[in-house]
Amino acid sequence: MSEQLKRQAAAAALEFVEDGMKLGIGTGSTALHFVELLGEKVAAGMKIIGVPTSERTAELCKKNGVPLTTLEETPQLDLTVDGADEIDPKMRLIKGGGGALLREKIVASASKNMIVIADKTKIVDALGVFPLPIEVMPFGLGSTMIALEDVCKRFGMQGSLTQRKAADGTNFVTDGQHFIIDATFGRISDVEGLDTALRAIPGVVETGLFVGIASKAVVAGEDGVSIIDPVS
Ligand SMILES: O=C(CO)[C@H](O)[C@H](O)COP(=O)(O)O
Repeated sequence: MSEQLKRQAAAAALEFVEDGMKLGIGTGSTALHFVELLGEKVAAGMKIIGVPTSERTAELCKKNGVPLTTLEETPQLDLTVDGADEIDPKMRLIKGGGGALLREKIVASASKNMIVIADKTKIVDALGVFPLPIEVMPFGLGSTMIALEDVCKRFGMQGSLTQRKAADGTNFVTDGQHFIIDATFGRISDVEGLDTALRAIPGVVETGLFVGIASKAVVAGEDGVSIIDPVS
C-alpha cells in the first residue's frame, strides 16, 4: 500500500513538470517512482534534462532513459522533485535517510522550486522523531563528535548520536566520501537555531535540515493526493 501511495504522489508531482524543464531528481524509494514515471514521459516525447542527487539516482535515470546533465553544465534548474523523511507545517524537512542529503541540498538550492513527494506518514507537527542525519568529514571525527554532542544537547537532544553503518557493518560513506552521524532528538524546537549551530562546527559538511528550500509538498494518503503549501 505504501509503495502505491508513493507512486501516486510521484505521479501527481509529474503534473508540475513541463516540457523543456531542467530538473533536479531526488533519491530514495519515493523518488524511484518519480524516475520511472518520468522515464515513461521521456519515452513518449517529453523533453527534459535532469541532475541526479546521487550515484544511485544517476544509475536509475540511465536505466529509465532519463537524460542527465550536471550542475557544471546546467547550474540553474527549474524544479527539483525529491522525497523527505519528515515534513513540518512550515515545509521544513528532515532529509538524508538515504544518505544523499548534501547533493540533495545543493541540487534543490540550485532550483527555482522544490516539490517534496511523500506518503502521509512523513507529515509531522514538529521535526525530530526521525533521527537527524548530519554529514561530517572523516578527518577529526572524534573532535567533531564532541562538538556535535555539545550542540545537540544544548538544543534538547533526548537520544544519542550514532555513526551510520552500511549493511555490511562498515562505516556508511556518502557519494562525497563523508560519514553520517544520526542524531535522535525526539523533537526539535528551534530548527533554524540548531541548523546554524551545527553548520558552524568545522567538521560538519551539511545537515539534513532543509529550511526555506521546499515550496510545495505532494502527499498521498488513503483519502487521495493533497498539494500542500507551507504555512507562513
Ligand atoms: O533524503 C532522502 C535520501 O537522502 C530521501 O528523500 C528520504 O530519505 C526519503 O526516502 P524515501 O522516499 O525512501 O522514504
